[in-house]
Amino acid sequence: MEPIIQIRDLRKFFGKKQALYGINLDIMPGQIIGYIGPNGAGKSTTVRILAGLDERFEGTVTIKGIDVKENPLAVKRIIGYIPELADLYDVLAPMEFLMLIGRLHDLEDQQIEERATRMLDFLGLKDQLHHRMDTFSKGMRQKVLLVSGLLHNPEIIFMDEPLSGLDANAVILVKEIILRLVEQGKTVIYCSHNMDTVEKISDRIILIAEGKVVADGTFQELKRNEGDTLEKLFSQLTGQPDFDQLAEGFTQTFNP
Ligand SMILES: Nc1ncnc2c1ncn2[C@@H]1O[C@H](COP(=O)(O)OP(=O)(O)OP(=O)(O)O)[C@@H](O)[C@H]1O
Repeated sequence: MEPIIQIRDLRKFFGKKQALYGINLDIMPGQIIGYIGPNGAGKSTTVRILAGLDERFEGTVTIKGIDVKENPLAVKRIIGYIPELADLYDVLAPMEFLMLIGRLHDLEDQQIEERATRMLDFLGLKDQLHHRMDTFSKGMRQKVLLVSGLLHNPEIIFMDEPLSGLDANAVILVKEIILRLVEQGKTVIYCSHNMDTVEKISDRIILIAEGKVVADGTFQELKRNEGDTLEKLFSQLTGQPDFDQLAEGFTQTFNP
């Protein structure tokens, strides 16, 4: 089987600051990949590049054989991108916003309306379809973002913290949705800080730190001892700070 995503020697600079130091990855179709790493490791930077949103990088990235740098538009047609936070055009209602997104993907209005209504209904937003989103909570916005990334039924889905802001029930539902999308043959790469979720639902876990891949495999392959959790492994692999000492130092700020 051919990889659906190939990343070769991916380097990214923001001015003089280097964010990615030569990432090499082959992603096979139909997998769910948990892409994890400390704050500032380079997860969002990688995902934005994969989604065709940032062409200023070194190296080669191909999605289904399409070079992301040469043909970002073709890539955008087959991928869905769910960003962590986005400007949702607050003055619009979900249906208006999704109509805009759907048309960008050349979907027919009727299809957009049917899909959006159905998906938002299942996410519990049926009564808010036509309400302006500036009144929405964080979780409600996240649900609309999720629908906007999936509306055109993409084969490959990139999600940056898809569970952020969701309540406990919505987390269960969205995790279940992600698993089913993968069962349908889609490929999902998602960034998360929720180690529990990543451990449970990923076929493969890629851990990056300071712009480099430091671990890559199934959870079974990565764990060193029976009883290890991904949270523990994460701490071990990204430097084991003394949390006690850090917390003590932090709180001593108020009584020197
Ligand atoms: N637009 C930008 N301009 C300058 N530096 C940037 C920019 N975007 C990201 N960076 C830097 O690139 C590095 C990687 O950032 P990135 O957002 O990819 O990290 P991340 O792994 O997604 O972090 P987090 O878990 O906090 O979301 C960081 O050092 C960050 O400061």
